[in-house]
Parts: sequence; C-alpha cells; structure tokens
Amino acid sequence: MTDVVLDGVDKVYPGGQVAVRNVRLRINDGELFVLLGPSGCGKSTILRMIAGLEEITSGVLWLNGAVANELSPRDRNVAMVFQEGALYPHRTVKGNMMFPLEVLGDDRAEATAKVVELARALGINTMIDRLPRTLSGGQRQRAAIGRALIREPSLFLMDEPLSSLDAGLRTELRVEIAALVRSSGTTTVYVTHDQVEAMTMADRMAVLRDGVLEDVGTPEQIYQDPATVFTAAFLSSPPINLLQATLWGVEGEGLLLDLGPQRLSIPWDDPRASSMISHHGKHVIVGIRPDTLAPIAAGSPAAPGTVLSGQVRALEFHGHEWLAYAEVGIPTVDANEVGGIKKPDEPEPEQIGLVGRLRALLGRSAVVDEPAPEGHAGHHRRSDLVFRIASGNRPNRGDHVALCVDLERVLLFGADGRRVTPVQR
Ligand SMILES: Nc1ncnc2c1ncn2[C@@H]1O[C@H](COP(=O)(O)OP(=O)(O)OP(=O)(O)O)[C@@H](O)[C@H]1O
Repeated sequence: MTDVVLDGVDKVYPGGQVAVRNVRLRINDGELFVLLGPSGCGKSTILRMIAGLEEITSGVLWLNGAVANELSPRDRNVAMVFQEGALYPHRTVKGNMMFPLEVLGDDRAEATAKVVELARALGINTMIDRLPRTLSGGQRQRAAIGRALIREPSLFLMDEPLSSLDAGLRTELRVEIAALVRSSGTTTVYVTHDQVEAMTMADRMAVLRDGVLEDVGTPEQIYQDPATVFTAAFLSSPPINLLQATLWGVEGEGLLLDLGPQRLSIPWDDPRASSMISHHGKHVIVGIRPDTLAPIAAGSPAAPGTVLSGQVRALEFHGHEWLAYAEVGIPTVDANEVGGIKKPDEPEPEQIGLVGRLRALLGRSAVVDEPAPEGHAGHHRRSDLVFRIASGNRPNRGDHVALCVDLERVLLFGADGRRVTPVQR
C-alpha cells in the first residue's frame, strides 16, 4: 500500500529533450490512477521515474510520505508490466509466476498455492504448465500481470499493457485488470493513450500534453467539466464540435456568441454569465458535444439564440446510431493548435484585430463578416457540425436541418484553451 506524490517534477533527457514539465500530482493509496495522453506526451517517462528507472531532473517524488528520488528501484517495492509483458521463455507460466517468490525465498508449497490462486483469478489456471510461446498474446499478458502481482508490490505500474492486443481482448482484459487490482487494493498507475480504456478503468486520471498536466480528476469530472479544450477534445468520441466565436455581453439580450454567420445566446440569468462576461469582446471557443444537438422539425418554435442550422453533407451509420455532418459555415478550431507550450513568435491568443476591438469598445454585437475558412480536416469540411441521430426521422444528404443546442451543456473556452467558467474538482 502506498501513495505517490510528484511535486514539481521535471524530466529533461540528455540532449535537451524536455519530456515532463513541472508535474504536480497526488495518487492516493489504493487508487487505480490512469495517465492518459497522446504519443510522446511523457506518460511512460513519469511511470519510469516513479519506478526508479529514470532519473528525476528536478522536483521531488514522494512514496508513502518519504522522498524517493534517490531510492533504488528494488527498494521501492514496485512491479511493472509493459506493452509486451516480458516472460522467461524457458519457464512455464507457473515457473514465471513463481520466480519472484523464489527470489524472496518463500516456502514452495505456499508459493505454489498462491500462484494457482492468482492464475485462477487471471483465467490462466488451465495453462500454468505451458511455455510462453504456446500462449496467445492475451494469455501472455495475463501471465505477465500475474508475475508482477504475485509478490504483492506496494505499487503496480502498467505501461500500455493492452495495446498489442485486438479490440475484443482489450475490452475483456481491461475489465478483468481493473477488478483484479481493485480487489488487491494495490495502488496502480496505468498508462494509456486510449480514452475509452482510461474512462472505463480509472478511479481518477490525468490528461497530459507535451509533458504538462492539462487536467486531473475522476473520469466523469474530466468528461463533463474539462479544464481545457485539449482535454475536452481528447475525451470525445464522436468528436466534440469546437466553434470559433466572439463573446459579447449585450444589455437586454444576454451573452451573445457570435459565430460568424450564426449566433447563440446565453441568458443573463445563467449561473455561468458572471464568469463569461469577463470575456466580453474576446475570441472564445464554443464546445458542443454531438449529443448536445437535437434536430428539430422545420418551423418548430425555438427560443432565439438556441438553434444552429446547416445542410447535411454526410451521414455515417454506427450501428446504435447515425452521425450526421452538417455544413454550417462557422469557423472551427483544432484543439491541438490551441494552448499547450507556447511556440516562439506566436501571437497572443486574445489579439482579435481592429474590427473586434472596435466592436468591444462599442459593446455591440455584430454578425462577423469575415468568410468562413475553406480548409478541410480529414474527409469532412472544417465547418461541419457533427450531431447524433439516435432515433426518429433521419435527414438525407442535402437536407437543411435546424439543430437545437442544449446551452446548459455547452462548454466555453478562452482563446488560450482554458475553460471560461471555473471547473469543479
Ligand atoms: N531516452 C530518451 N532520450 C531522449 N528523449 C526521450 C527518451 N525517452 C523518451 N524521450 C522523449 O520524451 C518525450 C516523452 O516520451 P514518453 O515515452 O514518456 O512519451 P509517451 O507519452 O509515453 O509516448 P508513447 O505513448 O508513444 O509511449 C518524447 O518526446 C520522447 O521522444
């Protein structure tokens, strides 16, 4: 049992590659904690620093209340499982699982009983006499997990243990691993780039980007109430719609989100209004998850500023639902290009040009007259709005659609990518 604290930890590799920047993180005793982020964001480096396999450049690592920066890996009582769980090829599953207990000099009969019990929990009890090369990838990974857990480490570290397995097996094993480590009560740090794995397994999780922590919280907190636009986009499938807007507080009307050819309006009595007004006259990013949009029939009554309209350009069948892509003529935002480590010569995010500043000075809203960009992202035009059609009438390609926006669930980010309204943790 152990808790882990990283206090302002940095990692700079020889050669100057900065992999981890000022990470502050507490992983509680018994927690299943997931480090999530795209390739190269520093997940494995953090794990390896906790294991003692990588030196910490600066900052402090605490294990169970004691500074552990200089502690050798063997004195940390950690067990680690990698993408390809390394097993001794000439030892059977049982021999592999027994090995850590043999090293500790445990009683053989007791050790055997323990191995058999854990192998049963891992679903590999019928194959404990087989050699690793005769096992499937999933079975080998189970054996590697068994070998790591058998000596009851105080900390269990897993680095993408399922990434080499096929999708079906990944789903099956992630449920089993989560159940197993929870029942053992071992503090576990689990690295993945797969948002579904993170959300389904974690007690709490951290989202990393370029070595920097973007967000930390329970999966639900991070999904419902993300701290940054990067986090919102990383944890969204189907992808969240990110629209460029300018926010104007207009007396008698509310907070107008000027989306160019269209607009949304948030009433003054919305609890978020007091934080949002600080962005009057500024560029903001409006995050609308596809399930926050509901197609409404033509001519249906809708409150002003609650509807976006467009033309259906593509439809995709996903089994349990259809996804539709509607061209709305609104400039969209790529989350990867917002926030993060500032590159040299980048303009300040809130520079919005002369017309914008004039509007801000006049306190006026106006429909933006700049044309929407013509760029393409993947096979969809960049101004497409993605929405779900779970039931009811499915529109056809080319149809005009009106989409009612659930404004309470709209997420608003500043031009720097941070949430405009305070996040709850
Ligand atoms: N030994 C090393 N020497 C120099 N740079 C390194 C070394 N190991 C990792 N890096 C760099 O540090 C950064 C973080 O790497 P790390 O492996 O921690 O990322 P990751 O999030 O685990 O990526 P992945 O999911 O692809 O494994 C990357 O830019 C990587 O190129």
